[in-house]
Amino acid sequence: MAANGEEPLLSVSNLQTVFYTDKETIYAVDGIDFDVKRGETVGIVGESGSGKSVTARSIMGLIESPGKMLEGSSIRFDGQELTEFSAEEYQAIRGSGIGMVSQDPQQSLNPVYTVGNQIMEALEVNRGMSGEPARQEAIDLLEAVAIPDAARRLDEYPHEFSGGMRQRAVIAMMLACDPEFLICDEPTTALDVTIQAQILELLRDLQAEHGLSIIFITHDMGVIAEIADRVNVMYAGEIVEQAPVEELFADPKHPYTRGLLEAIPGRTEQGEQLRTIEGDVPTPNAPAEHCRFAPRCPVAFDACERIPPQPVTVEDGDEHTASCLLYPEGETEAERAEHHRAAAGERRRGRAESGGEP
Ligand SMILES: Nc1ncnc2c1ncn2[C@@H]1O[C@H](COP(=O)(O)OP(=O)(O)OP(=O)(O)O)[C@@H](O)[C@H]1O
Ligand code: NI
Repeated sequence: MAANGEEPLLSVSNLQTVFYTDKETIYAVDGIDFDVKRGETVGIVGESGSGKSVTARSIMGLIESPGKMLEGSSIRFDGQELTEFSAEEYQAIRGSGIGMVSQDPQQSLNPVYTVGNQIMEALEVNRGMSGEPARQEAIDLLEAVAIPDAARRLDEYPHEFSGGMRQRAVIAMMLACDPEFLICDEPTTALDVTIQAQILELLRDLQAEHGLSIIFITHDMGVIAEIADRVNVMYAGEIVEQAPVEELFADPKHPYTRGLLEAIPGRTEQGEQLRTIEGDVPTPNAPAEHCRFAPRCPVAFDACERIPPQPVTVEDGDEHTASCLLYPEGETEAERAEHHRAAAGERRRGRAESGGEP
């Protein structure tokens, strides 16, 4: 529940998305919970392979065999349970309610149609516009995303656009669908730092103007600092820390978050890939029986190898949580271990009741 008592626009709870491969089951997203309130930007940050894109694709209804969302997963959007949607209902909501901008704008733009045709097509499908009014609206949208000389560029093909301009065109196409909600999966990663900053500014402006809610996925803590109101830090399929952005930077609690922050050169520079915590993200191929970060954690102790950490509130209020056996603060190691063991047991029982694994 949002602090002001308003229902969040999106509520993800106990989302478990797995992939069945020949030799194992990959728990790509392993029981995550988070909300997005109306008009806010929630960041999801973590190294490669932590489950960020699978989270986005789960929300968008784009998980295909051998992938599956397990029973007990819930994605509530604007009062509707998306996990119960049919393919057609999902298609409709992808058209009008939820838009996605991915790292590769090629995926969203068709090379054989002009940019204008594609935007006008979206306007026709979603707003019933056609002819000259649709063309004028398409020009307005290209102008809204700061594409110069919009009327002329409307008749160009995607390959005639630079990378940054293509990404803007994709955002314009999303806006043609009038979404309430935008999922941006590393939309600026392939772009140079200046263009990246411009796209971030554009998203902020659009948000202010249209009241958009945004999930913004990135490896880059610098980008998170610029764009997010609240942040989910993901590691190996789990959210290990959640906090308002200022608090995350001022007082990170999880050793993984601390590692990510230490990896930012000068903390403000953008575009740097995080790769300085020694070791790699493990592929989760079984439900968590321990802390998945423990093998790389500088402060891990015995119990971390035996108990799967559960979210603990680490500041006043309930907005900042860390899933780590270092918390609750002020308790002995044995007390903390017991706290997490009990919470993990409760979570397992909850899952069993709702039909999820294990
Ligand atoms: N179709 C698939 N089949 C099998 N495993 C998959 C599939 N898609 C994703 N995975 C696995 O799920 C895990 C999470 O992948 P995901 O793409 O969500 O990571 P990510 O955090 O988005 O990483 P990146 O920053 O590299 O984009 C990885 O271990 C990945 O190998
Ligand atoms: Ni990804």
